[in-house]
Amino acid sequence: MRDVIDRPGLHLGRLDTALVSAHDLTRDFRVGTQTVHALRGVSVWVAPGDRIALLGSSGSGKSTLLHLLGALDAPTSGTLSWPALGAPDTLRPGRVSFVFQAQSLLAPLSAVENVALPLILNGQDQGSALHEAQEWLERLDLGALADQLPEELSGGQAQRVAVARALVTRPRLILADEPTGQLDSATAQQLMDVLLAALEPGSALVLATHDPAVATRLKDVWHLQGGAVSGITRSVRGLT
Ligand SMILES: Nc1ncnc2c1ncn2[C@@H]1O[C@H](COP(=O)(O)OP(=O)(O)OP(=O)(O)O)[C@@H](O)[C@H]1O
Repeated sequence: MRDVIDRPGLHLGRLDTALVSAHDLTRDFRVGTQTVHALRGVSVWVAPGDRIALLGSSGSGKSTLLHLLGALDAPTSGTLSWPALGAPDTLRPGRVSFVFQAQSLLAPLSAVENVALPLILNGQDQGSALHEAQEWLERLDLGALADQLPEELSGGQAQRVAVARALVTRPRLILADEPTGQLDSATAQQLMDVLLAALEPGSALVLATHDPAVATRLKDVWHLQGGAVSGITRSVRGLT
C-alpha cells in the first residue's frame, strides 16, 4: 500500500495518520443457496477531521461498510487497518463509537444512566461517570431530561441522548448508521446541528444515510451503489 494516496477530488493525506484505512474490501453473505455481494472491492480511508456521508439507497452496502470500518464485522476479502487507533481489539469501547438508527437506548436506564454507561464500562467510577454524562446532556440541550426513561423521550430527544452516549468517551471515530432515519426532516436537521456542533475538530464522522438533505450537511459524500463507491463529491454546504 502506498504511503500517500489521493482521494479523487479531495485532499492528499498520509495513510499512517488515517483513523481507518480499507483496501479492496468485499463482504459476501450466504442466504440459503444464494450469495449476496454486499460490498464489491471498496477502498477508502478516513482521516482526522473528516465529515463523510455514505449516501445510497437501501441495500447499497452502507451498514455493511460502517460495520467493517468499526470492526463490528470482518470482510470476506481485503484488508483493514486503524493506523492512528491501534489494533482492532483496542478500538472499543472509547475510541470508536456508533450511533444507530433508533431504539438503541437501554430501556430500564434513564437518559443520564444511558450516557454514563460507556464510561462505567471503561472502568470509571459511577459518580464521576454520571457527572460527565450530565454535562454532555446539558451540552446537547437535554439537561432537564436526564432522569427520563427512553420511553418518555421523543424520537429526536432519544437520538440526541444516543449522540451524547456516543461522544461521552471522546472517540476519534464516530460511525452513525442512519441516525436520522426515523425522524421528520426538521428534527433530522436539528439532530445534525447538534451532532456537528458537538464533534471535536480532530475526530472523524462517517454517517450513512439515504437522504441527500442529510448528506449535504457533511463535507464529503461517498456515493454507494450496489456495494461499490460509485463517486465522491464534496458538498458546498458542508464546507461552510
Ligand atoms: N447479515 C446479513 N445476511 C444476509 N444478507 C445481508 C446481511 N447484511 C446485509 N445483507 C445484504 O447485503 C446488502 C447490503 O446491505 P446493507 O444493510 O449494508 O445495505 P444498506 O445500504 O445499509 O441498506 P439500508 O439503507 O436498507 O440499511 C443487502 O442486499 C442486504 O440484504
